[in-house]
Amino acid sequence: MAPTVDSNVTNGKAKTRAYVTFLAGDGDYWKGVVALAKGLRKVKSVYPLVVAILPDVPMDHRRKLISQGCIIREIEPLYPPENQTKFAMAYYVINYSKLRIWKFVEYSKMIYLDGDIQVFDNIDHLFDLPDGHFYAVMDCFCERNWRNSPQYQIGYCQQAPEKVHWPDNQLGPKPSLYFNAGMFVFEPNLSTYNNLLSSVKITQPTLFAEQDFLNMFFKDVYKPIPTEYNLILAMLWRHPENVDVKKVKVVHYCADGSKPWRYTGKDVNMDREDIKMLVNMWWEIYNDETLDYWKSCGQSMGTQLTAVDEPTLAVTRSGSRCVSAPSAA
Ligand SMILES: O=c1ccn([C@@H]2O[C@H](COP(=O)(O)OP(=O)(O)O)[C@@H](O)[C@H]2O)c(=O)[nH]1
Ligand SMILES: OC[C@H]1O[C@H](O[C@@H]2[C@@H](O)[C@H](O)[C@@H](O)[C@H](O)[C@@H]2O)[C@H](O)[C@@H](O)[C@H]1O
Ligand SMILES: [Mn+2]
Repeated sequence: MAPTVDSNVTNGKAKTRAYVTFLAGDGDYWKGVVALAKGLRKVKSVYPLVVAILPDVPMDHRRKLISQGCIIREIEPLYPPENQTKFAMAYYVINYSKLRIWKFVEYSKMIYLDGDIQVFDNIDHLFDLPDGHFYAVMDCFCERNWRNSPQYQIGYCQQAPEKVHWPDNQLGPKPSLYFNAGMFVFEPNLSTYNNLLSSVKITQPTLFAEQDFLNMFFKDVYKPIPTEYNLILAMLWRHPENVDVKKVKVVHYCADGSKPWRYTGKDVNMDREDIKMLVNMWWEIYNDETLDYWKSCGQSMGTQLTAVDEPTLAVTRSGSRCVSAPSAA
């Protein structure tokens, strides 16, 4: 009888779980990833943060992430088919590369978080959601960057479907529930990965790039999870009735002008008191030296770790333990 294959074992090693984010380019998104690594540490997550990086991420940014205990995985860029699409934001084309994370099959389950997301409350329990589904928070269609979509043009939003009804006769069937692709719970899997890739190659790109694609691809297995797991900032002024700020666990700084590391307060809605508070909360974590991996590691082990050149420290963190490994390749 063929041995039973335990899908949770790879090469005899039990698969583990991890958070994963994505970093591209030589710009300042690395600050978001550093803050995310520190935020996960602050809420005492027991899982590591993997960073899928494109080859164009400079060495000094990689060093900063390694010294914050991140596990760096270089991925190849993935582009959609040649197209004339005008993405909502031109740089969205690089976000297709996010799909490479389905190849991280040494992990049984992962939670993807954009680099402009911060976790303010422990969400490790999401890893225990039943397998076989794609979990994410529903998006909102009311911001101006949706202006070229049929939903926006008739004023329809899934966050308030009773406000403007979807006109079945004119615009075809009502769209399925649509998630924001800045945060999702998924299971890496090679056959899913291969299906994603072959599907990307034949799918005409649309406004929200890989987010639209993922919504189409996972339509039948998508399960919405509450807004508190990915607060799209625009919800604060578009659908405040759907937001209980006291319950919010994850904040997604995706509204125009809200990226904390670039925040000036001059963009529309950015002078709101709640936005100022959330941006300050992000900076408090980013600047909190007690959350630096190296320092928190020394404290947690109760020993004064000998000072080594941080970039040579390739760390593998299982749980909150810090284990130094042979120097980084
Ligand atoms: O120059 C860039 C643009 C995007 N990203 C990554 O791609 C994600 C998605 O882009 P973004 O969050 O800006 O999209 P939004 O959620 O604001 O639409 C970011 O969070 C980063 O993780 C990056 O690393 N470098
Ligand atoms: O490449 C498409 C991107 O689309 C999404 O961002 C959008 C979307 O949420 C809109 O609904 C908001 O209005 C907008 O501000 C925000 O930027 C994801 O957050 C991001 O990870 C990525 O998939
Ligand atoms: Mn984002």
